[in-house]
Amino acid sequence: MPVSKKPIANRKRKRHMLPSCRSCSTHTRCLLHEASKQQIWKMFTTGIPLQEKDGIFPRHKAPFITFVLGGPGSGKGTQCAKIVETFGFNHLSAGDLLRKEIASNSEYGSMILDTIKEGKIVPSEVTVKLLRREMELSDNHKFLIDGFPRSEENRRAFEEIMEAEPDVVLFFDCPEEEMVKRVLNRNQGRVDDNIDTIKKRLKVFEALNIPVIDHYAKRGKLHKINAVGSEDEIFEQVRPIFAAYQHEAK
Ligand SMILES: Nc1ncnc2c1ncn2[C@@H]1O[C@H](COP(=O)(O)OP(=O)(O)O)[C@@H](O)[C@H]1O
Ligand SMILES: O=c1ccn([C@@H]2O[C@H](COP(=O)(O)OP(=O)(O)O)[C@@H](O)[C@H]2O)c(=O)[nH]1
Ligand SMILES: [Mg+2]
Repeated sequence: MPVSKKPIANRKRKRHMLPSCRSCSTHTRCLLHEASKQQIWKMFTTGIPLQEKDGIFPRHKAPFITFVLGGPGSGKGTQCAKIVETFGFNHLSAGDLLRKEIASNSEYGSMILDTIKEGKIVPSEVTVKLLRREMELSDNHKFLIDGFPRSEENRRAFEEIMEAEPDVVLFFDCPEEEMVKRVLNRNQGRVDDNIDTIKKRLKVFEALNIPVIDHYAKRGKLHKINAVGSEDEIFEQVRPIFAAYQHEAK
């Protein structure tokens, strides 16, 4: 059954129930409040539900985290939409969260824009903060984290700050020629969908993202998918991975 992000009204209600943030100047009732964070992640890692007295809405399930990796244009976003539809995950695209920061004129906006145009990687603390906020707001404990981590530094930052590791890592393996073709035809008006940026992004992918993929291969968490073929053909390789985990991820 499809699970989309929950209604805005529901988000606001939940945000309102959280304690005010003492360390953040941007939100009066910020989810990144240290005590809340520790409580949430203690519960996530121990599986022990929080009590009303803990100051945040009680949750009952440990997170099930999937990292979705692959070069630019390999089809990560496209396949994530299918996974959401079939298996009911909350899809968190790191790139989309960063683009939202640019659009909302946040303090990091211009730095993020410059970094994306150059095909480089935004500092880990910024991206992890955005992901953490979405995860804390989510009523759904099954997360598809799309396009992150993009470097070993990203990976370590996530694991340290969140005190969590992915359960599953997908790698969409696609030849460069095909990725370039797809990105140049993507037609979403993205500042990075041009030949100069894509060339830089492919170099960054090779140098920084492949080591992350190797790390998870060594840890037995990696599922390598041949990303050439029709969207449906590719999804038929993805489906059994989640079907096998369905009981665990429920
Ligand atoms: N299997 C496929 N075959 C051909 N084109 C595809 C396929 N999967 C996705 N695309 C197209 O390629 C482009 C990049 O896909 P996207 O899902 O945005 O990739 P990524 O998130 O990895 O950059 C999009 O225009 C998408 O419609
Ligand atoms: O964790 C992330 C995810 C994305 N980006 C930046 O955002 C761009 C676009 O990422 P996205 O995942 O949207 O691109 P895709 O691979 O889907 O084309 C990347 O090239 C990076 O500059 C980043 O710095 N860190
Ligand atoms: Mg994408």
